[in-house]
Amino acid sequence: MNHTSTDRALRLGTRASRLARGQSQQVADLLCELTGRAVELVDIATKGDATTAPLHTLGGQGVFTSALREALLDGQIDFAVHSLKDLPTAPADGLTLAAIPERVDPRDALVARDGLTLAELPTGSRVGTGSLRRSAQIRALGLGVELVGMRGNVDTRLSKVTSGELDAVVLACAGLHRIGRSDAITEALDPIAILPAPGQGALAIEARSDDPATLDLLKPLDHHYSRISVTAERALLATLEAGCSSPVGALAEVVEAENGLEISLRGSVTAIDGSDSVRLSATGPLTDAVGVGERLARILLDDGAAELMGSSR
Ligand SMILES: NCc1[nH]cc(CCC(=O)O)c1CC(=O)O
Repeated sequence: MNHTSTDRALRLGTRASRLARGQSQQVADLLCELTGRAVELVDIATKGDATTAPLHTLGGQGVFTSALREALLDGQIDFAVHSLKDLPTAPADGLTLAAIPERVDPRDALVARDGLTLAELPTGSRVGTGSLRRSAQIRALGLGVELVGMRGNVDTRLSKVTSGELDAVVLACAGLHRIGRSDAITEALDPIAILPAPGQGALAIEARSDDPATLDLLKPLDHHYSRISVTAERALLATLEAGCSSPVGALAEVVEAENGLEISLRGSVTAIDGSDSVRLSATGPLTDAVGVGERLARILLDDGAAELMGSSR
């Protein structure tokens, strides 16, 4: 290791929630192990944490990420760890996605009373989610359950099932995994029915473009196939001109094909009331993640995706 004792600790900016601090600490530990550099966590308050209003009503993208990005550009911190699905698709001036670590389970999770699965929930069950994408896709299954809006951190949402206020809540498997609560999952929802948010389960590590020393230190944390997959999903989202709170699902995987590995991308756009949806897929070479995402988005648009998104776009 080529560090010296005079190297100051790297400052990692994080939101202060249990999930954000937990995932930041995991990145800090990994980086410390790989490079020998000390890493210090710096809490940054974000607009998304300061309110419990429904996310899609907050207006604009980046409610969880813009304060971290400002702290980075100001030089208060050296790098930031975001949940990749919360990161707007537009590139940020002066910042670089230094690393996308290996993605964990991208699926949504049902946490229901009595160990129930989605199909086992009786008609009229109250299911909590703050996400238009999740509620739209569940409505489209026609199960007769009642979707109830909610916000708050992962612990708060889980407590609504324990207290009996709701029969079930839908959360990301990744968030539960990262706070050590995978045990609460009663069903990991199959992407055949419920496609996750683009980038779900992945982290984004961002640093200043003019800080090559930090970019170099972060590089070993990058996972090639995870980066390819989320690049395809985000290209789809960007081409649809949709944000992270619109009813767009996407999941890219690197799969074995006849002539070697390829990207397999699935995408969906669902009407908010679940009355209609378009779901399609596309494949392409690993070297063309952006092209695959853009192509699938255009086919979805040809099939009426823009009309389905309506004002939620
Ligand atoms: N929108 C909030 C958010 N942003 C990232 C995660 C955790 C999952 C992930 O890292 O993708 C969550 C919570 C959730 O969706 O349940």
